[in-house]
Amino acid sequence: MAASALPQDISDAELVGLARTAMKRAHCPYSKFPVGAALLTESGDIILGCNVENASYGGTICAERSAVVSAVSQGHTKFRAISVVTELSEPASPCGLCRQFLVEFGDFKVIIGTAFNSKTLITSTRELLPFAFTPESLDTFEQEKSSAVAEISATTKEHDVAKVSS
Ligand SMILES: O=c1ccn([C@H]2C[C@H](O)[C@@H](CO)O2)c(=O)[nH]1
Repeated sequence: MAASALPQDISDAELVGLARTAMKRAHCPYSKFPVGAALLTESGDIILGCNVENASYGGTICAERSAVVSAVSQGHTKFRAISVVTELSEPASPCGLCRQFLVEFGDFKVIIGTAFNSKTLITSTRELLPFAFTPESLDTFEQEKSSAVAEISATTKEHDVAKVSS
């Protein structure tokens, strides 16, 4: 996907600004590593997400996934862009689980920024996860399964015809 301007009257910088707002809401008493995300939906809504940690540690949810979960819960499943920020001085890429979670909803723009400077890394969900396992993989499986079944039943019929006529 081309890293073009957002097809909406919101700039990359504005979306980064909203991710910074979300970052301030992070619940991260264990890592003390706040992360914020701002997800722009196809309809132009903006859904914020932050990391929410848990005393069990494993129950932690990242900012990107918390934004997606919130968006889907509100009825949004088509996205134009997501912005993610941390307090690091360089843009920090989403973790592997978040990449998988994002690519589930197709190829859309990812703007990775920082809390304290204007550095950004512009990429896309597909670019972040090459060779991704996606919903299309399962669709392909269903198609292959039904064509295999069709082939087997055609072969079985031919076989039955041959038996009867011999
Ligand atoms: O892509 C990522 C990677 C990490 N975190 C959070 C999870 C945890 O709360 C903290 C440290 O890993 O950062 C995110 O929110 N997004």
